[in-house]
Amino acid sequence: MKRARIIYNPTSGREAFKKELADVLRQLEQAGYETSAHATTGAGDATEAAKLAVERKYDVVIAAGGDGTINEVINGLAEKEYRPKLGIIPVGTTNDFARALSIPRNIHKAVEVIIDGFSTPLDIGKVNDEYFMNIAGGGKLTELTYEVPSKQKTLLGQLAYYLKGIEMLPSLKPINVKIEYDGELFEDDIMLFLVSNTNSVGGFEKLAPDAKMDDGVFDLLILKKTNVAEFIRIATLALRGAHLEDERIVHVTAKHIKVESDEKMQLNIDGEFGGLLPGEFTNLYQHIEFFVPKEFLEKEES
Ligand SMILES: Nc1ncnc2c1ncn2[C@@H]1O[C@H](COP(=O)(O)OP(=O)(O)OP(=O)(O)O)[C@@H](O)[C@H]1O
Repeated sequence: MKRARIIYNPTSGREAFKKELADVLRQLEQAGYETSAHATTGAGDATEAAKLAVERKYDVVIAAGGDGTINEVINGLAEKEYRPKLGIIPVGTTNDFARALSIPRNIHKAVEVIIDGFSTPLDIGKVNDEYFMNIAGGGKLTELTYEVPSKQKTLLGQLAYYLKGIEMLPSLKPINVKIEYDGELFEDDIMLFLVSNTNSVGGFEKLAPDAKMDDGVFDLLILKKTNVAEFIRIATLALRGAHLEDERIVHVTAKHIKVESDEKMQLNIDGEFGGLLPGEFTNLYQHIEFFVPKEFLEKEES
């Protein structure tokens, strides 16, 4: 019999998972998984719970929560030699990663994906000592995601990000950076840079339209110095994925990226504050095996 460990955030989203826990345990038991569950107690606890699940040699770890919880669980698994397969039950406010994997929002359908057993190894990003699955970056505008209080995030959802973004536009300042990527060098004044592992982030569905999650490289997007009007124009283009041709955008793929600046710049890692520059990014090729719907595998192949 296989053993599964659920790590769930009881405060995530609308506390939807707690009510379904007993049914989820039954569903997994019936499918042949001996299952236990850990409710997280606060920031960082999902990482510790995931480390413990590795030590206890669980076959499968299931992260139930939003992107924050999944990120924490990945941080517990990624540095280990033995890494259990990871299932996802998306019950957060933002579920960018689950959406990128086509995992259904319905809790029991998401559990079915794990039971069906199709899985695929995906790349994980590492920046300094932290891991990420979606995106990391820096620049004034990327700071907005964690400046939105989480209460407001829950109430207003994505809208909060945009409102905060507009409010911050006047304070946008270019920063001079030096970016080394796979032996190449870029040095210029920029508004922001993004290191992406997936193609849809924070409402931008086509930020890096061709980004693949299992090719061992990041999509590096740099927005060079602009004025506010140009910034809005390019952001509008980005909403429909038409920004890559713009002369102010630099778009390359790279496995290893190093970003430095003489000025202070905060890093954002999967939507949370991630310390200050310098940042050294490494793509860990197909590092964690995720349960995904069969349709996701078929789509990736075509
Ligand atoms: N018991 C808890 N009480 C308060 N906060 C918690 C608890 N357990 C975990 N957390 C914190 O809540 C953060 C956010 O959780 P999570 O991502 O699951 O849900 P969310 O806030 O609903 O959605 P999202 O982060 O996708 O917007 C986690 O990164 C974690 O640090």
